[in-house]
Amino acid sequence: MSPLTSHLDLIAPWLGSQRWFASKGHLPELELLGSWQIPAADCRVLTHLIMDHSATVPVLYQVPVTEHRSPLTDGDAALIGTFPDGDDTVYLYDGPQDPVYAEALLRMIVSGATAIPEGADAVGRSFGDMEISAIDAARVLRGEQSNTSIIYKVTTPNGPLRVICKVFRALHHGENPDVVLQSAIAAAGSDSVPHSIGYIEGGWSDIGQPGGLAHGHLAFAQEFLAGAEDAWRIALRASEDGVDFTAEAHALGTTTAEVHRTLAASFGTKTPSDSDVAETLDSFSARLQLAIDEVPAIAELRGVIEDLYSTVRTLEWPALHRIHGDYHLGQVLVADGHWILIDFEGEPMRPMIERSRPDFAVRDVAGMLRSFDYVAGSLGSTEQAAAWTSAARRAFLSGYIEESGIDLRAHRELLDAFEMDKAVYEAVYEARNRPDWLPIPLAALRRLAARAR
Ligand SMILES: Nc1ncnc2c1ncn2[C@@H]1O[C@H](COP(=O)(O)OP(=O)(O)O)[C@@H](O)[C@H]1O
Ligand SMILES: O=P(O)(O)O[C@H]1O[C@H](CO)[C@@H](O[C@H]2O[C@H](CO)[C@@H](O)[C@H](O)[C@H]2O)[C@H](O)[C@H]1O
Repeated sequence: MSPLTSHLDLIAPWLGSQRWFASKGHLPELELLGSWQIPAADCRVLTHLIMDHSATVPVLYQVPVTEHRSPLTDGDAALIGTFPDGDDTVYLYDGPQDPVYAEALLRMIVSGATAIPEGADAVGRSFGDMEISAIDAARVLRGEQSNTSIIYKVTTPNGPLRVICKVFRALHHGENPDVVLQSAIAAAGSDSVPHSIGYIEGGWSDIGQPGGLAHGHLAFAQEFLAGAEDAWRIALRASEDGVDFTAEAHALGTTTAEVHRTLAASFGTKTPSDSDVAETLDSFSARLQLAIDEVPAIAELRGVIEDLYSTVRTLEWPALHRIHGDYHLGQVLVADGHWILIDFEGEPMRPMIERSRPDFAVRDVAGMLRSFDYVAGSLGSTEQAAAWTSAARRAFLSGYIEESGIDLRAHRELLDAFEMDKAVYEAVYEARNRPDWLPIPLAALRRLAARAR
């Protein structure tokens, strides 16, 4: 058995149990597209790009591994498996959980080093001239995540620094908006996203692409805001305790409008054509059909939802520009009393090509309005929680309108249509992931439908 066959044999059962594995319940059917290696003193550090064919649409995964000749101390949780190599036993570990990989990855980004290609290639890119004197600690971020993030304690000539590096698990051809948008916002001088440090980009073979080659972002390093709490937890606590949140929600509206303005200035705006509007409404209708197939309770609202979508077709639509794309309270952190936006990757269930286009800012506004509604929904929609949510939604909208100068209240039907579409998306998301929370988007759909009648 060649070592790489051994790797795939061991990775297949392990992959199926990872949080970020998309085709839960299916046995992975793996094909190795290529690998790249980072030189390291202690062991072999390989990153495999592996296609899983078990889903309807194949998914390409990034799987960094390390090979050791003896077991790692406290490494049991990171062990993918073992295989024989002559008289030796090779211990194969999940790279991000191995400090050797973690250190090699960050050093590759900061030094702009090129990996050794083995059927795929990769290069580090740094945004500035950061120097690392020592990497003092590295650990994987625990908790629910679509990717895998490593948190570092680093010493630089200017003092200690905390860094977070997100290793993208599902890969796509083309640039990743998480890297491109956040680094552009930071480069524009905004302090509403964490400081960007650098990234890894890579190339692999793909017969579907011109020249048979695909390329994209593989990892993204940013400043880690230690101790920063996310707005979802803060909002939930405030609502539970009956604490007024309107000043915070207003400030979040202001920050959102500022970030939108920066994105518009950095990437340009586009006057919507009839086909932009038609494409958006077609995607709303496609999501509605998918949702009705998966959540039949939505079928009774189909007529009123479709009527609303027809009504907005004839309205005047605002300009398009790049947006966050999956905006909710969990995507906002608070640091030094200031809202900081993260995770600009867009909705995981939307194709990457759609997530990388200019879009309507009202999509983000609607996303955040839905998130405030989730606060009440997750607290059982008591009278207190519902009142808290209404006040927070109004304040957020006011902050956004004041800062952007766009009177979204005058575009109420458009905002409602985007909120409806988001609630339709959420119904599918909840049916698949958290069925107990399905009533939250369903109640919102009924409320929005009642208003549209
Ligand atoms: N720069 C940062 N500073 C502090 N915490 C962060 C930072 N970036 C991400 N996080 C934390 O990591 C979690 C996961 O990050 P996120 O970008 O949402 O990853 P994913 O796209 O894999 O879901 C966030 O919910 C947040 O708690
Ligand atoms: O953060 P992700 O990019 O993984 O987004 C997905 O998961 C979110 C849940 O974690 C989901 O958000 C929904 O639930 C939130 C409360 O947990 C709520 O604040 C959001 O408004 C609601 O949409 C998101 O839709 C999904 O794409």
